[in-house]
Amino acid sequence: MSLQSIIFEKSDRTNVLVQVLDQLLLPYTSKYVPIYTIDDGYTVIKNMQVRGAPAIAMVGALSVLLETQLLTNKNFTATQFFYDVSSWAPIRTRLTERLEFLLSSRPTAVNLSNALKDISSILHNCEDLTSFNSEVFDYTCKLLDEDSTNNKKMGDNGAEYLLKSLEMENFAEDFAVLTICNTGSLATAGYGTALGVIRSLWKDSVAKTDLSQSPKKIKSGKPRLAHVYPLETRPYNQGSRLTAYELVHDEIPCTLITDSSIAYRIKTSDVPIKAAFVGADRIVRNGDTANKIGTYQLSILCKQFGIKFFVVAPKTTIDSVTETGDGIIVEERKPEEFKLVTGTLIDNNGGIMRPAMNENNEPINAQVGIAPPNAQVWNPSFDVTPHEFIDGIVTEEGVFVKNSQGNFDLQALF
Ligand SMILES: CSC[C@H](O)[C@H](O)C(=O)COP(=O)(O)O
Repeated sequence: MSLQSIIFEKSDRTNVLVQVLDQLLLPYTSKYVPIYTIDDGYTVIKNMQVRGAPAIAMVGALSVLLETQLLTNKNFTATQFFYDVSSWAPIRTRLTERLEFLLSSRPTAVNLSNALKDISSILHNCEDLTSFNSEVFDYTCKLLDEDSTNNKKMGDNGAEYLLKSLEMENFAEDFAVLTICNTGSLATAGYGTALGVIRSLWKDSVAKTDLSQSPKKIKSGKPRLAHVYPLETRPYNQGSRLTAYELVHDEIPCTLITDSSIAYRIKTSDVPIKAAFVGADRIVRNGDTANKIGTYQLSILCKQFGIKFFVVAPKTTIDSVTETGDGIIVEERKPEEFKLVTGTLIDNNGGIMRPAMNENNEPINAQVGIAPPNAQVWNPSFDVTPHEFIDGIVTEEGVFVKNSQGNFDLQALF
């Protein structure tokens, strides 16, 4: 069973329950946090307890649904003073402010902004709280369902595209791929974006493997994914805590590497590295892409070594307004997230790494300092990869490549 970042219990549409997996505690602790209000949504998004552009948008939208659900509850409204519930007009005004507040939680990923724009227009067109609540319920259900379906399409589109290009080059061997950022089930409604392509490639690889032979052989003399190199990547080493965790969970052969060893790994890998698949937080009109810090340097190294570099993202990650990457606001994280490492205390007994437990048998979390406390730091969460370095943009609609002038035409996605 795949990992689940959002639990959305919706069998009773008037009594929806939502919990999100606290990704800051992974990989040693799986703990779900309940969401009841927009403040709860804001907090888990801002603190990075929920991560990944699609998951952030879904949790944001769900938090609006939950707050609206509370407003339909007479016991709740009778004991609060935050909303003036005497009529729809003041509720609508307050909700408009609340959407703006929620949007300020994370600025770079466009999915949250796209979802809140949709909710804002629902709000604008609704005549009462009950119909708003009901429409936001339908909207969030659709958002989650479509994300999951589109990820599978994207995964298969990307895998098919790479395998065909390799066949066209007459490459018929095992290969490896690189990946950066958190793009799997934890970052989405399931399956993932860049990690979704890797999942589809791995499914294809298993189908091409003759399991009856030892060592296992390729059945068909065709290219086959044999290994994945996820990068460890900040903030909070999301590649090691989340991406490697998902790959290990799904038993996809992988080796975690530091972001500073990309070039040397490409040069020395026994299995040739043929592609890099990365996610996106915002793709602007010319194809420039904001994604996890380190993506830009990965793209430059891929170009240097002749490795194909693909961005994988759903249409919800498209910013159809901003023209180029220069218009993207890149979020900076707090210096403490750089100067301190937070994680589970490990009882490293004889090389067996187990979490140290407290008196309630729960893993103990700890922080250690890894930089002078007064050192100045620069800690951007993302960077922007210029479209020149991107070979293809993989979406649920297909794989977009550049024309002979080196430009993407993404009109079909706007
Ligand atoms: C799933 S698409 C890519 C991601 O949204 C992104 O770059 C990523 O790695 C996760 O971002 P995060 O900053 O951890 O929320």
